[in-house]
Amino acid sequence: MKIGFIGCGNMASAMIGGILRQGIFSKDEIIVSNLTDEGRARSEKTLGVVTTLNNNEIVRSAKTVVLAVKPQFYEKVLTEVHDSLTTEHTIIGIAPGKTLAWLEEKAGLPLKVVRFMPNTPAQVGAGMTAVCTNDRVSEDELAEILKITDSFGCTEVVPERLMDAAGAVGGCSPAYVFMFIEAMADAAVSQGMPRKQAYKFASQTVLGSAKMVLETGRHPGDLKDMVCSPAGTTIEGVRTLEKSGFRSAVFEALTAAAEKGKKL
Ligand SMILES: NC(=O)c1ccc[n+]([C@@H]2O[C@H](COP(=O)([O-])OP(=O)(O)OC[C@H]3O[C@@H](n4cnc5c(N)ncnc54)[C@H](OP(=O)(O)O)[C@@H]3O)[C@@H](O)[C@H]2O)c1
Ligand code: PRO
Repeated sequence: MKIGFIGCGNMASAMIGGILRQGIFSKDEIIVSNLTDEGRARSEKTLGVVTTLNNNEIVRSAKTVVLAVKPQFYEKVLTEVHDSLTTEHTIIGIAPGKTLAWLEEKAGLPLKVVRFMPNTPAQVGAGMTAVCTNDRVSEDELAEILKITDSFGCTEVVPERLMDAAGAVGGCSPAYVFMFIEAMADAAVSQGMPRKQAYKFASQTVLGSAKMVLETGRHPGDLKDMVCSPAGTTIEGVRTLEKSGFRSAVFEALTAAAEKGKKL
């Protein structure tokens, strides 16, 4: 086994989807655990990787182990696998708030520790992942780790102090973008557009706008101004968004998410 995942829900499945698509590891080089028989059957059916209900089997089979359970279960899981861990292992935490130092302390031995903050667009190869590591991870080992995260999207190596910010703007934000798309589509439906077509307009518009920011390098405000014709339709929408506190609502949402991450 090349890599193991303790817990295989939404986020692990999304990452594994990207890893398999890019051929970084094959199905028989990936082992995952679930808590329940139902979860295990789902992992087997949807991913086709090796599965188990035994977390120690993951740690005994793979030297790189991703902790993909909810943050509340991290301590329990690390205690459970403690006797199987060695200094040869690299453990990768993907939960907000579980710091490199915390992970090493709970693992109970000096080992390589990495944090990822991925997001669910990894499932379609368009993820955005923040990565940081402890001092035991060499440059060469980091390069190998980045091959994994690059397989399901883009990666930025960040200092650990930015992981909560990355969690908000990367990890959590797909939820807010999906809410935005849903709201845009609802408005188009209320104007008479069929629902399916409305989702296509809304999502392709978000995708295209994001692509413009990434590919032109122009300031988002500048790109916004390009859309607003004098005395036109767009600027009326901008006026009502500002009146409704749109920017402030987004600012507050990401701040709340980052602050919550610090407490977990
Ligand atoms: N979802 C996101 O967008 C996202 C983004 C960035 C980071 N994260 C982080 O990723 C982690 C997982 O989140 P998620 O959204 O993927 O959660 P999820 O869908 O609820 O998946 C959790 C998985 O953990 C398994 N599990 C629970 N207890 C276990 C145990 N003791 N041993 C083995 N497996 C166990 C569950 O098994 P069953 O399938 O059998 O129930 C399930 O597969 C969290 O720490 C979260 O903060 C999530
Ligand atoms: N989803 C996880 C949460 O809601 C972590 C970032 C995105 O806590």
